[in-house]
Amino acid sequence: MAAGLGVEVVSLINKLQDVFSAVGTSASSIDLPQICVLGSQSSGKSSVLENIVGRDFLPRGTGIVTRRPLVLQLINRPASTSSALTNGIEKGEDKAANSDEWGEFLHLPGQKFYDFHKIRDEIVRDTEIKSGKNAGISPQPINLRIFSPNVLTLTLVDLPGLTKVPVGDQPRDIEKQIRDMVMKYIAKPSCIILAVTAANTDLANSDGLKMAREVDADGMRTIGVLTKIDLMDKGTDVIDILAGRVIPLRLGYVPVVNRGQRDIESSKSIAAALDYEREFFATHPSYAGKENYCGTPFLARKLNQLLMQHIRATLPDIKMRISQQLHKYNAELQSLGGLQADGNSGNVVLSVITEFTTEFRNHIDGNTNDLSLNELSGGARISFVFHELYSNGIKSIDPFDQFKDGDIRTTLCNSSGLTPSIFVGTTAFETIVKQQIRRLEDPSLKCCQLIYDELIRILAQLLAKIQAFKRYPALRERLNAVVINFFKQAMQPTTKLVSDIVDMQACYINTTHPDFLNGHKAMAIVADRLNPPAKPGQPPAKPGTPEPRNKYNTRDLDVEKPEDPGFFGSFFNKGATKKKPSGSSSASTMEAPPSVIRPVQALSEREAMETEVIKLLIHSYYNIIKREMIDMVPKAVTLTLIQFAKENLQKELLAQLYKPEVLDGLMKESEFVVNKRKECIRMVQALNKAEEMSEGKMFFNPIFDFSMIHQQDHSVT
Ligand SMILES: Nc1nc2c(ncn2[C@@H]2O[C@H](COP(=O)(O)OP(=O)(O)OP(=O)(O)O)[C@@H](O)[C@H]2O)c(=O)[nH]1
Repeated sequence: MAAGLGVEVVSLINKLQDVFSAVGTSASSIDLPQICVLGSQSSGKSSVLENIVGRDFLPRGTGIVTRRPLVLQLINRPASTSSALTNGIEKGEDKAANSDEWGEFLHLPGQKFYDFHKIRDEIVRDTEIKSGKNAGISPQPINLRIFSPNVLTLTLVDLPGLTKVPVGDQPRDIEKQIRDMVMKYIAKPSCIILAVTAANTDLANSDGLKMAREVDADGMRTIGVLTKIDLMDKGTDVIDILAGRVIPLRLGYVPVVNRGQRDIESSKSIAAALDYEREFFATHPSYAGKENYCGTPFLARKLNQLLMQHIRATLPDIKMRISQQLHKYNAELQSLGGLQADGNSGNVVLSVITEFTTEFRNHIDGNTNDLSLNELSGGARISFVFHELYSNGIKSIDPFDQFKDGDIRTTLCNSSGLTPSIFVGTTAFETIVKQQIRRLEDPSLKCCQLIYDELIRILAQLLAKIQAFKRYPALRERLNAVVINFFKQAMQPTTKLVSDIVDMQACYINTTHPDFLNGHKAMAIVADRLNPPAKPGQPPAKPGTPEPRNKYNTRDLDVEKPEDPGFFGSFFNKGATKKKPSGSSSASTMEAPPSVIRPVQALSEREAMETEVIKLLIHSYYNIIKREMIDMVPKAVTLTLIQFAKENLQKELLAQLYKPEVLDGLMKESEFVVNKRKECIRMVQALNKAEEMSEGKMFFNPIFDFSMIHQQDHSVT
């Protein structure tokens, strides 16, 4: 079996792995195929790995030794002719420096470790840095590459051993912590699971196999490794397990014999251990004749082939994901302004101002291309404020909701002053109408405020939408402040204008307005209402003629009827009239008027009519004013606020932002953006490299010959 079979494919994956490790965890959405070693503590995982590598290099000790995932890339590299025969393993000298075999850590680029004991020391050292001196664990992997003519090209991940009981100052939940970490690796479909179980323990209780089954129920990617075959009781063997009669695994089991504790203590070399292993299987009554399918070398070859097969199957998918990621990061990089950190700051500010003001106008005019289907935006919202909120707000004001008919009578009376009125008072009408017009100011000013809020809302949308603001937070802040201030400034003439419109309406009551109901018509309508014409036995009231002012109109002005309460008497309850001071019987005794004179309850017929006429006139006039306000206020707000902003915002922004002394300050990129760009650039470079590599390799490699795995797989069973 050629050691280099599939080397190219596996080494491609190794290179990709390096590329992605170098850029950090964000590339983790691309899972590369690898073999993970899984098993209980002391089941022999490290021993198996060391045997595969052929070197002692893993930390040893009691308790939990493997505390971080170790990503171990084995790279087969032909020996240079001069040193090929002085191979360390051949000589049984693990300590000997050998120019053909060395290790490299990803975290120590360029540093070659020829002494494998130093590799072990570095693993211990870096583990202590990353996961502390005590027995804590860390999910951050150590990446180690081993170049050697004596290894098969493979990628293995050594994971912390599964444990049940915390020891020393290990956290209480150590079992769960380890489980979770291991799970992360083996759950990926791209992972081949090497489930290690000591043969002198019950297979049914194997923690490794149990966990493997959780993520790979069909056993499609789990290989069983049975260690400590040499420690089994005489007369027992693992033939039943190998034959798949205990817990069947599709990819089968491989039995191995590693060095025992005593061998390690006596510094038995791995080469010697491998010799012993070969001998063991060749001479064991149960395995003799099948020794080619037992032991570490067979396991290594099998793993290599499996990994290769696996990689071939997943490579198209990996390629696809690489190009997807590349696309994503390229787009993100573009949004951050591309590779270059800084352009001409003046140009950037100019183009941001132009973009902002153009977008602002577009939002108001509805020319934006991100029009929402399910809510109003920009100009449409402003229109809603004008034509729904404001219009309805104005329409809903009822001029008579605040005072009763009796109040109108009081006003009528008050407005006549000294001379009791003869006809329905113009003054009273004007007084009431003016009062009511004042009431329109509040909703009109509220309307200005609502439009202001809408403009601020558009501002916020644009700040979030325009990419450059993410990059230049200072520019964003400054522009935000300038625009808000601009709107605030524009609010002053706006509210002034709107208040003026209300003042205009209130200062002159135009009773000649063509839509205004004239007094005669109003009286006629009221007369009709009060004296419906069609009543039999009664002469119909003449249309157009006011109802006779009974008590007043009909009476002779000179004749004072004693019972007649007089003008005031008809309106007010003088109250005190009934309470005559005791001892006073003379009618001529004048009483002082009460401090408060209030109207009596019921309205006389004439009062009722006058009130009705006034109300009718007020209604008519007020409706005209409301219509005018609904029409005028939006025009005013548009003129001084909206249109004004559309026309002058750009000028203001240029004046405030486009000046040499502030430009550089505005162009300070956020740290987030700087880091994000760095990450994007790294990712794009890595992915480009990965894409290049995978393109090349895919093309050159012939289809894998599956028959080789098959031949070996079933020969033991
Ligand atoms: N006799 C014999 N002893 C073995 C075999 N495999 C492992 N051992 C011994 O079992 C003990 C544990 O082996 P390790 O390889 O350290 O086990 P591990 O699973 O890596 O242990 P952790 O990293 O602590 O989880 C050591 O003393 C080994 O010498 C074997 O096949 N035969």
